[in-house]
Amino acid sequence: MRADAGTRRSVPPAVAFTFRVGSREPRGVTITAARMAAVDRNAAALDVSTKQLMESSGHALARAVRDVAAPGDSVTVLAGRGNNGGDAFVAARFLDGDVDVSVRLLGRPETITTEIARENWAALQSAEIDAERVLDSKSLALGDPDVVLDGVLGTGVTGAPREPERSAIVAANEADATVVSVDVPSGMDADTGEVADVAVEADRVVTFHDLKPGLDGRDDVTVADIGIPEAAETFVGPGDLLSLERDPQAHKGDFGRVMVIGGGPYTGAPALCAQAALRAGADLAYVACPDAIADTVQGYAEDLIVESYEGERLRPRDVDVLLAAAADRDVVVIGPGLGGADDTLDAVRDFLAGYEGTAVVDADALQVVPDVDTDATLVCTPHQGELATMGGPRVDDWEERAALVAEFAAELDVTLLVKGAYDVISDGDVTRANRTGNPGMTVGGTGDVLAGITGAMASTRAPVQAAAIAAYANGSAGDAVVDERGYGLLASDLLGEIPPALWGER
Ligand SMILES: NC(=O)C1=CN([C@@H]2O[C@H](COP(=O)(O)OP(=O)(O)OC[C@H]3O[C@@H](n4cnc5c(N)ncnc54)[C@H](O)[C@@H]3O)[C@@H](O)[C@H]2O)[C@H](O)CC1
Ligand SMILES: [K+]
Repeated sequence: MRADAGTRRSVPPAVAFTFRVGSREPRGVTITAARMAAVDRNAAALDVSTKQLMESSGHALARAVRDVAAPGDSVTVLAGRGNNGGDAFVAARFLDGDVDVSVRLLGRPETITTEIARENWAALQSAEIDAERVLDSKSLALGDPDVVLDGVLGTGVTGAPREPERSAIVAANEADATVVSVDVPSGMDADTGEVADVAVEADRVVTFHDLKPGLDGRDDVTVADIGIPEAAETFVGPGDLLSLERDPQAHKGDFGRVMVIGGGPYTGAPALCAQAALRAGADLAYVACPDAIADTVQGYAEDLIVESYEGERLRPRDVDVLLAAAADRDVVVIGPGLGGADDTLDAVRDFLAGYEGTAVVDADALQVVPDVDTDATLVCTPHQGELATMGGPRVDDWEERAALVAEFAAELDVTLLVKGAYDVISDGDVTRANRTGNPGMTVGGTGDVLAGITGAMASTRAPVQAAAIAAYANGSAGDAVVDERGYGLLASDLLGEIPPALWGER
């Protein structure tokens, strides 16, 4: 029953952003390049295309250049082949006519990496704006421009600048000009804020949507609102799934061993939960259950590893064995089908008191959470009735609920995934909402599936991200079933739809 010893995954830190309703102000918080890409993708799913965002970015840049340039001044635009360069092309289009603008593309136009940047390059050609490619460092002699717009490298940079970008950065620094950088000074790593041996020394940086690492505390940085809707951050969306890409070098065990402690009065719940964990990409799923139901649980799916203890339900005397087994697993899901007998709840309390890993807590087990003494990281998945039983808020309006759930999560020091028409996910710091799912999912067992997906996700990422993705995927799976066949779904129908919900939208 023991799984192979594997390397523990490092869990990425929670991304810092807070829940705001209605605010459109740039917030002065820092966003990583990976989170920015996720938000960008979420915006596209909300019908705000990246090309629209690029237009806003270019407009903001042009305004910044006009602030430092007098009419008729010469402005040289240095553009790399990614979207950072694309932003600079748009800026050049806005600036043309007011200033003397000339664009230098670092490479052949055919090698521009994105369609939207290529389209904006073509727009410069069509408008006969002075725009030419430069292929070597010699042709990078910039002359004597008043302003250099640095669109060489942005958040898509990997490693230190290579040629010809490297020479372009040197040329920008050598020019006796005011240098305005697009999004980040080229040569700065937008994920860490680290500066390469060669990097643009900007006089001014116009960064988009939120500060990037390395830019906080600088007084030469402007944050431009580029029209990303608030909903792209608030609501879980397809961008959140981008982090599910797998490294081709991945090993068995890298995606988690999930242990479901469940069953007793019910048999289907732990089986559904563990199967959902597998469908959500966990490498191994174990069910720890009473021996009276072990054969029944195994009968649901041969992929499950069923480990049993004596009797018909969980009791305190079973806890030591479970703790020993849990030490070898990445995540425990505790609750599905356990029932609410007093001695079962005592056992849950004892288990959590002795456990130090990550536990997803669902169903009857939720009752013990408010007064349990534990060092474990808890992700609790109550519906609104269960939340009220835990002492949490009960309000109809989801936005009000979100704010109160965040407070309650902070008070309990847990991550909450509160199920509803709009699920609310919060660890007290980061709060998200999910609107996938449908009324067909009120059928029994869908919560067990959700808990299993959450368990799988929590073995590879921060709890709040895990819960957000799980809520989204569970709801999307339910939507797929209902779209195809109408209401009357079974929770087991969701299982086969979990993989396309997680990996199909790419
Ligand atoms: N939502 C938004 O924030 C928006 C941001 N926009 C801008 O897009 C860039 C990021 O664009 P991306 O295409 O992902 O990457 P870059 O332009 O930064 O660079 C990719 C480009 O550079 C090459 N490259 C990578 N590393 C190196 C290196 N070390 N040396 C040389 N060349 C390198 C790579 O091969 C590509 O060709 C973001 O910063 C914003 O400016 C959009 O406007 C949309 C909205
Ligand atoms: K740049």
